[in-house]
Amino acid sequence: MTLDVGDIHDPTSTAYKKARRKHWKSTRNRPDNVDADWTPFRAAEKKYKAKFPPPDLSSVLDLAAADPSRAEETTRGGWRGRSDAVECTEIFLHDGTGTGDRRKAYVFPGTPGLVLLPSFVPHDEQRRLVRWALRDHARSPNETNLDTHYVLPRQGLWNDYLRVRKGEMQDVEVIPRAVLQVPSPATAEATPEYTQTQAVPPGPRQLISNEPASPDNYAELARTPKLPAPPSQTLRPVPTSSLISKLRWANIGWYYHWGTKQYDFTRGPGEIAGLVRRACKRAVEQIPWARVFAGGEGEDGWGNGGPDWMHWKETYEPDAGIVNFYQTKDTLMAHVDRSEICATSPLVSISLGCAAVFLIGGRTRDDPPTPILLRSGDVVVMSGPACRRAYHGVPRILEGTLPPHLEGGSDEDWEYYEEYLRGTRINVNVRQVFPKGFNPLLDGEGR
Ligand SMILES: O=C(O)CCC(=O)C(=O)O
Ligand SMILES: [Fe+2]
Repeated sequence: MTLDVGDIHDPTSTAYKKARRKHWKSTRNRPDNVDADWTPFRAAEKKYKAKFPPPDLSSVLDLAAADPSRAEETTRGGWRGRSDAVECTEIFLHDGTGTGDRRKAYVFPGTPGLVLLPSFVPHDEQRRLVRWALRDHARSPNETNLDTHYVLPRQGLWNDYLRVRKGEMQDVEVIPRAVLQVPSPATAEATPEYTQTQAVPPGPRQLISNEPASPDNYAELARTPKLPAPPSQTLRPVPTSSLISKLRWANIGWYYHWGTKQYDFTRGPGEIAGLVRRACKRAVEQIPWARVFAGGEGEDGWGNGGPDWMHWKETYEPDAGIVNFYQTKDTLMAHVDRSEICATSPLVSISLGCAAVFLIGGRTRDDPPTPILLRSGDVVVMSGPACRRAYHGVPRILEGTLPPHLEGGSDEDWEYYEEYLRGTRINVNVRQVFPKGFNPLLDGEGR
């Protein structure tokens, strides 16, 4: 894996000139009014996605820019936002360490229920989470984007990749399912037919619209047939060492069915790793929820029992999610995560590796989004009815922004993790599908 980071901000650099050439080529025949019907969300995505000229981040909230202990991080790649770019309010987290250390978090008057916890995950825990994501989690029995199309090694693609890099194993080719005629794990369990859709080669997540889930339509959702996606017929065998860069996501907990954008509850709850569960619970326990909802986010949208944030300390229990692996060219389009039966419980999102521009708007793409620069160790919590139903996305991974604390050190094999991370952002995105006390087996009946 080689990476042409260069300095995209320096007009004399090769990286700058290459981006300019590509830009000229791709915009030569573009009509003048191409942006006429873009929604504000789309316009923001386009702005931050642009490779040339590199986007100006002066309207992007970058809280690391005000933190002297993160000074080195904010010089990486020449990408820096501003700590005063967006209106937000500082709040103090409950003391989690018993040392009297009161860490700061931020809430946003425009998006009630959104909480940003800069640098919440300590440096050593960031390393452990990266290792967990690649080595322990992105492998069977957990589903990844590659499983539909390839017969992956049982010991996990990353573990084979490490052995190849260390010269302990040949760089063998991973064979597409279609070549071997091997059904995907999901197919073997389900019906012999495939979904009546076109096979989609491994690539970005498909963002199709779906009906918001709720306790009222749970039974119907649970009954919807969820046929496995068909493997692509056109893929060729790929060496282990190149397939690793095609890893895009790995499922956590309840199995998510991308074809219907619904959870498939018939496949069991799946496990939540201890370190992920602990990190998420720590965030939810330390957030002073009365401060977050102090503006009084009305009674609307909370469901039958009204607002329940005052009980989250006891009732929050993560049970599903996804690990996203973004290469620097990847983006995640505007979307709403509305497949969870519980539409208000906190969604905890942990950023690792390279930094990104995260956009969060409102109920529709017509609401102009707030741009936030997320760096390794930052945690975003999306909670309550307004924020959990807000459009959000990731239009840009910022090249060359691996922070110094993820470089070097003597921990085993870290050089390979570091090399991969130079061009990657990992996002651990964890949700609670069921409200506490909702029994999927009993409560689905008779509704
Ligand atoms: O990568 C991120 O920060 C957000 C990911 C996300 O929105 C999702 O997985 O649904
Ligand atoms: Fe999302």
